[in-house]
Amino acid sequence: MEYVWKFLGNFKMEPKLVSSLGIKYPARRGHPLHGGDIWLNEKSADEGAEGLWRIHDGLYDLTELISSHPGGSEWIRMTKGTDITEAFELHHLSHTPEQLLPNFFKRKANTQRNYPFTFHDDGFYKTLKRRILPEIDKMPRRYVIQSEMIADTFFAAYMVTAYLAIYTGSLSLCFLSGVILSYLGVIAHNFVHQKDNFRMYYLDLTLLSSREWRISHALSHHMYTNTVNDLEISQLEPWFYWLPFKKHSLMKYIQWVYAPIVYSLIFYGLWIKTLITNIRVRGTVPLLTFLPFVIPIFSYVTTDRSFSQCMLMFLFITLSSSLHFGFVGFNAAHHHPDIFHDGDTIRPKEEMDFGVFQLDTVTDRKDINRSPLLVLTHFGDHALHHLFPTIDHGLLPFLYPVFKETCEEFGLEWRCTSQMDLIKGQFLQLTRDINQKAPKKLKILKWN
Ligand code: HEM
Repeated sequence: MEYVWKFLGNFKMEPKLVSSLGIKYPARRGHPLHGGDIWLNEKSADEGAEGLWRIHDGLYDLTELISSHPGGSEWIRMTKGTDITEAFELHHLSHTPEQLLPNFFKRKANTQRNYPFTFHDDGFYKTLKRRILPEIDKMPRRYVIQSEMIADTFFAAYMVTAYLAIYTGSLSLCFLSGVILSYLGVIAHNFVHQKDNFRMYYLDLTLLSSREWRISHALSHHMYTNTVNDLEISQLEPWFYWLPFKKHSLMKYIQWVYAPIVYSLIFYGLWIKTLITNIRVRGTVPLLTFLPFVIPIFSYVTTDRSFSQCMLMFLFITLSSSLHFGFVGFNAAHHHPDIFHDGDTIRPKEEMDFGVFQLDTVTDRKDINRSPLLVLTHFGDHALHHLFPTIDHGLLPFLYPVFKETCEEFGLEWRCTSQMDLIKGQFLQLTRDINQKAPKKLKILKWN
């Protein structure tokens, strides 16, 4: 095992990318096993939290909060030793967490933050957050229940179709079941962001891990979108290079050719990687790792199919699921030549409001945003979701009036295109060099 680890560690497969935002290049970013836990360890080395929790320029000891945190203990436990400024600001809408914070204060940090993002009270993000709080309180809970019912229906549909697919040996049923499983994974993502709840574990049925997603998706991708510190970009290298740099033309276009093959294998690759890092870094393998195999094992016990037949059919289901999930996920919101990617020309320091940065890194799709089912199954209403990840997707459409009004006031563009344009844009982004064009200037800079 030691040998394999060292052998894999010798591969440095990434070009030397430089963050135009000034974010430190994660030392082990190109390591083939670079994932959630290694990423968190790197953050503790780079962010001056001195073994505590850093929020802005203060260091806090949250040890006592671990067991009583209303959002769940895991969020606090796993972020020990890191800068949680963005996570803290994004995950809470009420003022209670801010009011509690001084109780945990230890001392001031000795270093500058590794991230240029600001959260000024009269900046775009905090202004919008203040304005949406009363809106949330007014919204009927039935829209949250609607999301929960959609999730449970997809769960039941997956269980039934997967069992029938294995029982009948039908490849078309396997494909159908795989697509339902992929949608179940996307739906579960809504719940992964919220306080601990059982629906977040629907994601584990896909071979992806809800714990790993809380790191790679909620804490990395949502906070540092399209930067060198976005695990959803770095984990797909060297297969896909969305970050811009001077690429050889063969490298540019070959990514288009093998894309479907890589999509199909993502679930397996990430499952194996998480298993190895669990053994290696955390020294424990959670039982949830094996949750997906409930289906083939149950089918083996209750039908006359052999174990290898059950596993083979399960392989078809997960292969088609991974292909579909890759296609939906990568074409959802973040990759298009018009979207900011680390390396491109950045905004001036005074425009580095976190919410402004989020809008620079996302584009919505009008054909997806029009239905609650499409939103929940295709990462819809994505700009609002990035700004307020704990708000249920069922409630996001109600925030548009106040969101659009605030964007207009700040001179900010909310981009919304079609699904087809984003698919084309995603493939073009893989071939793109650095963009020197400065982003459109903001209208008001209240926070200066
Ligand atoms: C890594 C940092 C943190 C993350 C990712 C996080 C995440 C969350 C999540 C997901 C929720 C549930 C939100 C919802 O369902 O609406 C929550 C609630 C809450 N968290 Fe945290 N949290 C973090 C740090 C903290 C800290 C440092 C405090 C206190 C000083 C705190 C206090 C609270 C409180 C009081 C709630 C209840 C809801 C509210 O009043 O807003 N959290 N948190």
